[in-house]
Amino acid sequence: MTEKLQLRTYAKLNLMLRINGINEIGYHDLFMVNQSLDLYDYLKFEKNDKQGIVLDDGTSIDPKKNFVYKSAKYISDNYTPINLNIYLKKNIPMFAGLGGGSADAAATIFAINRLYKLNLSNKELIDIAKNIGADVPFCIFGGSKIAEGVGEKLTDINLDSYYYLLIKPNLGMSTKIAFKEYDERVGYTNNLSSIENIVDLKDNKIDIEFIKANFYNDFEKVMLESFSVLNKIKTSLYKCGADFAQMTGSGTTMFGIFHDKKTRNVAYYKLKNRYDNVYRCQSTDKGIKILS
Ligand SMILES: C[C@](O)(CO)[C@H](O)COP(=O)(O)OP(=O)(O)OC[C@H]1O[C@@H](n2ccc(N)nc2=O)[C@H](O)[C@@H]1O
Ligand SMILES: Nc1ncnc2c1ncn2[C@@H]1O[C@H](COP(=O)(O)OP(=O)(O)OP(=O)(O)O)[C@@H](O)[C@H]1O
Repeated sequence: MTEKLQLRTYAKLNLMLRINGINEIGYHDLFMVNQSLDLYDYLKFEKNDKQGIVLDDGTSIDPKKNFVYKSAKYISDNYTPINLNIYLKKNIPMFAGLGGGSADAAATIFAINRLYKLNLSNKELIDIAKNIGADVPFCIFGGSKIAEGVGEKLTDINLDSYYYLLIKPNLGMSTKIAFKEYDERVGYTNNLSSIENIVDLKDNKIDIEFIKANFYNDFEKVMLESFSVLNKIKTSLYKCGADFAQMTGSGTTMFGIFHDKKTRNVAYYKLKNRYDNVYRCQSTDKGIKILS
């Protein structure tokens, strides 16, 4: 029986994010096009001798509030007692719109399913995941997907692979506050013409021209108004040859898409000393990679 598992869990990027409205439990109904990127956190899981869930995460997060702990505790309370030592090494920046906490939760659910041979169906995995956070279902499966509802309705799409440059200024944004700001400052238009466009997504290959013509992030306008550095980053990405530049999630990371690696790398060397936290990465077709 496997007693140990080491994983990489990948960041999520929102290529498109539309806020449709608020549902009956106060959560926002969303339409997202998500892509996994090869920027990752590392997790190691090892069974212990009835010591419960022991987390070593090297972060400032209260251990009991860490999504890793919360996920393991949820399964321990609802399925089977969990006795695991868990080590987490974070690389994905926090409060960045890159779903780092969700990726860690996804890795934990995935690992426990394997280590404890729970044989959970995809639906059961999603049901557990959505209890922990809106991005956790996507992060379990990853790749290129439409995520709808709160984030639990997933549909595969055919999206080209690209090179990315991520720039995360030293300002974080809480998802909860970002939704509040959006509600107060923008509200809802339910733009039906864009919904029709998006329906095509499920059947067609999405290329950079489609992205340029159709994709946006509803949070972006609000954040660009609040933080002028985000505008500067966006302009810099375009000046350095990005085919498309936008904010991911509720911010504050801005991303540039490049069709070739060389242009992306030249942009990296130009911008890495101008801005804080500049990352090079590319699309990946899964959410989690087993190392051993
Ligand atoms: C904005 C996105 O990052 C886009 O990928 C996600 O939808 C947010 O996902 P997440 O970080 O996993 O969010 P959660 O931890 O579930 O929620 C944080 C807070 O954001 C608000 N929230 C989140 C998701 C959603 N669809 N509607 C919301 O109103 C809620 O106030 C919630 O308390
Ligand atoms: N393992 C974890 N990694 C990062 N944040 C965590 C983790 N566990 C709990 N959290 C909490 O989650 C919040 C930040 O999450 P995260 O870094 O995923 O934000 P984000 O990048 O803005 O994500 P999203 O795009 O999903 O909004 C903080 O309140 C933090 O305390």
